[in-house]
Amino acid sequence: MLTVRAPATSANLGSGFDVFGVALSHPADVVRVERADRTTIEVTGAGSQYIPEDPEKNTVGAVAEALDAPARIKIDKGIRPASGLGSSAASAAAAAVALNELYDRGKTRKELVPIAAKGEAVVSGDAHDDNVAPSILGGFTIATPDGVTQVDASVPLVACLPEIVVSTRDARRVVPTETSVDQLVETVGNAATLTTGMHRDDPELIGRGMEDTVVTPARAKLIDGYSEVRQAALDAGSTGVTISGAGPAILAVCPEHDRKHVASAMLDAFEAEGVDARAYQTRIGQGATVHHP
Ligand SMILES: Nc1ncnc2c1ncn2[C@@H]1O[C@H](COP(=O)(O)OP(=O)(O)O)[C@@H](O)[C@H]1O
Ligand SMILES: N[C@@H](CCOP(=O)(O)O)C(=O)O
Repeated sequence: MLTVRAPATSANLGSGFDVFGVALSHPADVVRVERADRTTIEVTGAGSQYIPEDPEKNTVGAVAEALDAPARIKIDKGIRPASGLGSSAASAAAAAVALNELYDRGKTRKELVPIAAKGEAVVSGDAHDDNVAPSILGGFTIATPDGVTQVDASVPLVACLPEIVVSTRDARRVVPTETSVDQLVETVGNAATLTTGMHRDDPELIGRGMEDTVVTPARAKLIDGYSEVRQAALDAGSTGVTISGAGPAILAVCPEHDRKHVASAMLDAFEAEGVDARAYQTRIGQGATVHHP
């Protein structure tokens, strides 16, 4: 079977709602495919009991359909669903890369992004590209309706995932529908600062650019302990903290030497709020990788 590993991702990064995303070096989903007359899906691993195997309801089914590539698909979940770590997107990204290869469809990685995004539309109602783009391309990505811009980056991160479930669909319902010009100006400044930070692998600039007063405060209410965990990470040396994707995972950027300390401070803060959590000490990493038999 042809095997593809596609990484977890963190979308938005505060100031880049529905636009920015980064690939994480871990965790990841692993998808195995072989040709078949019709698509079947088998799911194992983290949270697999909550993931439908019906091709109409699983993100990989829409990808197989879009590539006209029926297959026997096995998904080994390394990323828990409804995590804010692009779980549903990682499967879709892996399937897009795998089926393109299996059926020799000849699509470029960039051309696979909107195809994988069709899988996201199945679960969240919107075909946003901000998770599938970094999962396929790696690094830091800027996804706009005109296409995707990718920058290689390598910056230490902590992704702290509490035992809370927030579905992307629900978290999209609380996004404000209006914003002020002051907030628009602030957001442009922060997004530009963050982008420059990615080019320089500079945790300080990235952390500053992650500030957001529009979407993040509305969504923070869905995550028990968000303010406490954020403050604990900042006190431990993080240069910026925000909600990862639609949550509930919380993303902290930091210098390498502070990462361990930041991770344990975030876990302690969740524990003090009575919330179990796990922390991934990770970094911005590469996109999906293909493993031939
Ligand atoms: N291959 C898949 N991997 C993970 N979740 C999937 C998959 N296919 C469908 N889903 C559904 O998608 C939802 C999780 O997606 P989403 O809310 O976007 O969370 P995440 O931020 O983790 O991607 C769950 O309802 C899950 O059952
Ligand atoms: N831009 C989307 C990203 C959702 O990411 P996920 O990892 O929570 O699926 C949003 O913020 O709604």
